[in-house]
Amino acid sequence: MKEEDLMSKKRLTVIGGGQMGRALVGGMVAANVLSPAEICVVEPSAESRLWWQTQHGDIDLVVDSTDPAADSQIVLIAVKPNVVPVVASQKDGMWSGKLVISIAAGVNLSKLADWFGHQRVVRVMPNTPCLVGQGACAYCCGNDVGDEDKQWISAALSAVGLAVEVNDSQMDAVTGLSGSGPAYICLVIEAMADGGVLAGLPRHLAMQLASQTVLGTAKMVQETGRHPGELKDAVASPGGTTIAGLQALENKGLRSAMIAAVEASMKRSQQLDSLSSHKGQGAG
Ligand SMILES: NC(=O)C1=CN([C@@H]2O[C@H](COP(=O)(O)OP(=O)(O)OC[C@H]3O[C@@H](n4cnc5c(N)ncnc54)[C@H](OP(=O)(O)O)[C@@H]3O)[C@@H](O)[C@H]2O)C=CC1
Ligand SMILES: O=C(O)[C@@H]1CCC=N1
Repeated sequence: MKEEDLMSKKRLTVIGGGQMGRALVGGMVAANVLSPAEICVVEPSAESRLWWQTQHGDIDLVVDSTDPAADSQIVLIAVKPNVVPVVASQKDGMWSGKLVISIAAGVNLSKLADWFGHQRVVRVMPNTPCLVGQGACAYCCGNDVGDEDKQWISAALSAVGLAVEVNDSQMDAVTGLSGSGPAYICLVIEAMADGGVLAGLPRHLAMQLASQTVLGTAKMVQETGRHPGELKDAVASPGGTTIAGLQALENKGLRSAMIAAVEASMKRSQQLDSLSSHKGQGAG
């Protein structure tokens, strides 16, 4: 089946219209994965509903997932991990025959199958750059996810960035790296800009230069396929400015700080997993 035919068959309900729900829906609408008329968002927060009305007035918006308007073949669960079992237990028989996709950190496939009552479940770890079509998403599928479901997932996620299929056992590590990663990189951009301001640049110019440097470097790593160490060496002239900056970063432990960040986030994801072992309990 052609990709556009695959997409046109679907209607998607997004349960939880917070940060990640917004990034995924925004990215999917911009990429024409689905038209606004094919999306329903369930959002109990009045403040958040106001945001949706202002930003996406043509998307169906309801307060409760048991509302008939929220009845779609594909459901994306985008609530906090501890709310997933609460949503799952809202109405008997509600999930039968539906493809259930969860983006909750630390909620594995076996819990999803247990809570939603079947194995047609997908666990996705997206990240916020999906909003601008530059996400990094990893996903794994339950036993009853068919080929057509897989094609839909892969096409929908690919439309908002990189989409890779992984094992469920790799998802906590993915969460530590790419799920949480945009926050680390925002910190880097902000800190580089602070350095520019300290050195005398106006704030807006420092921010422009810092963010473009991160964007351009990432693109260069991807497009040349060259090792980042080699690309780093190409910037550092003997006795020059860059090696002085690199020495400062090594002295302050940037590498080990970044490795520790990914590890700490992964461990937190594992913790959320064990906290949510019992239906109705869990972490926020
Ligand atoms: N933010 C990120 O970068 C990423 C987040 N995730 C995962 O995405 C999920 C959502 O995270 P995030 O978007 O940051 O969280 P948010 O708190 O921003 O969004 C969750 C939304 O769900 C709403 N909500 C609460 N209860 C229900 C319910 N019963 N039915 C429908 N909606 C409900 C909340 O409303 P209210 O505020 O009123 O409670 C809130 O608006 C989490 O499980 C997280 O692990 C995964 C990858 C990246
Ligand atoms: O911080 C969190 O728990 C979520 C999951 C990955 C990114 N944000």
